[in-house]
Formats: sequence, C-alpha cells, structure tokens
Amino acid sequence: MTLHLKKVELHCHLEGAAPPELTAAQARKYGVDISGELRGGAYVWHDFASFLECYDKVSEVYRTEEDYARLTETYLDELAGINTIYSELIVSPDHGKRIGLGADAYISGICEGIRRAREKSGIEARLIVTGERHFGPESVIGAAEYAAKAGNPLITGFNLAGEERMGRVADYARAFDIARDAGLGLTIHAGEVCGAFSVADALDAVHPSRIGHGVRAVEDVDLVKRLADLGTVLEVCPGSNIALGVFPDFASHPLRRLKEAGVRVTISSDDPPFFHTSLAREYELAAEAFGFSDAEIDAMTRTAIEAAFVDEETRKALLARL
Ligand SMILES: Nc1ncnc2[nH]cnc12
Ligand SMILES: [Zn+2]
Repeated sequence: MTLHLKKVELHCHLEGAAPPELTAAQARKYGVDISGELRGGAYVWHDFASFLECYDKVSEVYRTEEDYARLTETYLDELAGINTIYSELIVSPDHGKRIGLGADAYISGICEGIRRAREKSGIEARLIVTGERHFGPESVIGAAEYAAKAGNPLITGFNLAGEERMGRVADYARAFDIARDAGLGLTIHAGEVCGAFSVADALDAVHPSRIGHGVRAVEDVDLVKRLADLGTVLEVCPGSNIALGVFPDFASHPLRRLKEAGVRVTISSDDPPFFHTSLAREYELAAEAFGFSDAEIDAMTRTAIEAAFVDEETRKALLARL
C-alpha cells in the first residue's frame, strides 16, 4: 500500500485529468454531442493520434472561467486526498483561445481552482504552459510569448506536447529561447511516441532540465548515460505508456532499468482517466509492478521536488513536508 506515502506530480495535463462524469455534465450543459469521445463512462480513442483528437474535443466542453476553476479544484482535491503535497499542471492557453474564452480568463479560472484547493488542503500547485506541436510552430511561439509576458507567479514552466511525430524539436527552439529568457523552467515531451533520437534532439536543441516521458531513451545506451551524466529528470508515466502501447506490459517497461542506470526518474499520471489510471495507481504500480520499496518511492518523490519549477523557499518547505 502506498496511500500513506507523500506524493508529488510533475506531469499531468489539466484537461487530461477531466473526470468523465464532469465532462458528461459539461457536454449536457452546453448541448454538445460527446458520444463519439465518451461512452459508458470512458473516453474513447484507439491510438495516439485519436487520443489527441479525443483530448481536444473533450477540452471544448470546458468553456468558462468557472468551468476551469471547478476542473482544477476537482483534480487537486483528488490529489490532496491521496497525500499529494505538490502538483504541476500542464495547461494550454491555446485551448482557452480556441473555445473563445481567451488565454487570460482560462489561466485566471485555473488559478482560482488552485486557490480554492490550497485553502482546503494546503496542496501547492504551479502551471506549466505548453505549446502543442500539432497546432504548429507559430502557435507554440505564441504560447511561449504568453507564458513569458503573463507575469503570473503560478506560471513557472514551459513545455511542448502534442503530436511528437510532427516536425523536429529544432523547429520549436525559438519558443524555448523565449521561455528560458523569461526564467521559466523547461521540459519537453520526447521519447514517448518517437524513439531515442527524439530525446537526443530535445537535449541538443533545448537543454531542458526535465523531459516528459523520455522512456524510449532506453533504446540507446549512450543516450541513457548522457541523461544520467546530465542529471536530466524524466517525468515517467508508466500507465500512460502501457495504455498507448509504447511498451506491451509493465514487465517490459524501462522505469527500473533507467533508474538503475543512474537516470533521475519521477512518477506521474499524464492524462489519468484517458489512460484508466490515477496518481494513486501510479504509486501503487511503482510498488507492485516495479517492486520499489517505500524508501525508493520516497527518493523518487524527493527527486520530483528537487526538479520542481518552484522558488527555493517553496522547495525547502516541500522537502520539509516530505
Ligand atoms: N501523453 C501526451 N503526449 C503528448 N501530448 C499530450 N497531450 C496530452 N497528453 C499528451
Ligand atoms: Zn504528457
């Protein structure tokens, strides 16, 4: 049992955490037919591309500041209920723009959700603004400019998500330059759908302190050593990887191999209800499927705090809570 362990999550897409029941209620409220994406209480997709389409469609039923406040509060309450002390939420102002809400109101609703949750449980949260590769390089630069100029103390990181097979990381390097110059922490989805070359690309073009997933780095021993030597932190999401068929089963998932090779690894849930998982289940899997002891799991949680995009005072406070 891992319920008693303190938890930290560095990699969860906010709309990807939308509970199916809440999404169904939202769709009813706005008269949207979501039956193609949500059936029998479960999100419907069959491969990575259709997952991204489903994700974008589900996002469209969250339309107001209050919708986003409720979504954020609901997820953070769930995390707090399983002993989570810190969460980084990946958010996409582009989604706010696409539904006509606008980026500012989108972020402001999310910040209100964080405030409400923190007031109840003390959970800390920060936002990582993401660009989506499948919306194109210009839109990713726009997301970076937004994050850089927002002047919002809860926005502390920048990410690149979406269709990994679209373009090379270098095509998006300008967006990361903007985010870096603004003092934001950098992380990037790589080595999830594409192979080791994609992780090497990310290291070469962006030099991020963290990589989202990165698990397919295991296909290249020299790259694994490079990650270990650099101290790059991987945000590993085993349940997501299995659901998307990146690996056939947990026995062949490389989490333990990467850790034993000296790579700094952490555990997250990615898009929990889409992948029939939760942060609680990911921690359980760490114990049951990967055989990690409580002390080893705590060490990964400590790594997550060390790599969190927070000021040093907050980091110290989180380490003290652990
Ligand atoms: N697992 C994932 N990979 C890339 N982009 C995403 N957007 C939401 N979830 C994602
Ligand atoms: Zn992700």
